[in-house]
Amino acid sequence: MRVLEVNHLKKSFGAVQAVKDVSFQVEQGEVFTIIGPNGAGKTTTLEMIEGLVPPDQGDIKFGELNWKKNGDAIKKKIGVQPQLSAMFDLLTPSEHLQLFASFYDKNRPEEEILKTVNLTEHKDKQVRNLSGGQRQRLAIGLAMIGDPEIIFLDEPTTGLDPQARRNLWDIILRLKRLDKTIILTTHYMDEAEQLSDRVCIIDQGEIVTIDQPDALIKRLTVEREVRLSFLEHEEAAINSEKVLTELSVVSRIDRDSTQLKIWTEDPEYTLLELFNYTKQQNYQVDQISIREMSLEDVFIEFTGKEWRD
Ligand SMILES: Nc1ncnc2c1ncn2[C@@H]1O[C@H](COP(=O)(O)OP(=O)(O)OP(=O)(O)O)[C@@H](O)[C@H]1O
Repeated sequence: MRVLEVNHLKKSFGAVQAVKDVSFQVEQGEVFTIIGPNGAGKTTTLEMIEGLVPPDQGDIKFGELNWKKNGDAIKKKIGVQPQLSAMFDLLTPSEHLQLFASFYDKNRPEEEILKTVNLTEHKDKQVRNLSGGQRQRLAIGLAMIGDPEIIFLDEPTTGLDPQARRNLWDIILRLKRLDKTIILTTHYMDEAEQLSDRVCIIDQGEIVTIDQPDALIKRLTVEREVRLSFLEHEEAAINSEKVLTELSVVSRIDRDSTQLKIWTEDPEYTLLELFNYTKQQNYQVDQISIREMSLEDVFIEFTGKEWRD
């Protein structure tokens, strides 16, 4: 079931066209991730959908509901992770949850949320004494308290250490299991790859592509990179390189001393041919790996830009 439809959204701030023409649809239960470099227009897109920033053009529909006619009904359907500055240093997680719960007609139980975001042990600590990761988890808890159908998380893991990021990933997957729809922005490619049902790459206010992470990666993986090294001196690598050059599936080989990097359309056939040869010659292959393509490769391919966190 389609829960959100965004059509031809546009937004400028003075001369800056933050969002040029953005359209997409999100289905119930999806983790839909918007990725893009700094200033790509992710936050502006999210804030228009959340009703915080009015679009210059375009429309936003939550099923049959739109912001002009059904603002109150939409507010009950969505949960927005508050900026950390919207929290009160002297209140505890438990008190925050009770305060935010009072804004909604229906709530999820406080204990369940504390458990989901791993804050049960810290529920009575003042927020000023919580770590960055604990505060981020509380922000997600606050986005859940009104039992929304759709949860918006704007860069929830930025600035967290790897362990805290992974804890947040678990929480996002737990929300998905509750059949919540999650719309996420992130700077982290691995995060988008791990969590998303679909990824929307946005650059300079425009959508570059939208697809499942695997499908995006598959679109690129006509070729794979096989790496191997030999135990012997360079001769084994030099002679193997000559043999591999003859194979039509191999497009390029880089050699560095006893190491080879081979770009091939058919890694299995390439390795079989190579092993026939190395066995004949009694060369000892030391290490082999086949490099998997990542969403980062996809990003570079589509935008022509290097990815940077
Ligand atoms: N209130 C504003 N006034 C002026 N310019 C703005 C405003 N909000 C955003 N912009 C500009 O619009 C563009 C898009 O910004 P936005 O914050 O949506 O990007 P983003 O993809 O979320 O970036 P980041 O990853 O750095 O948060 C940027 O050039 C930004 O400077």
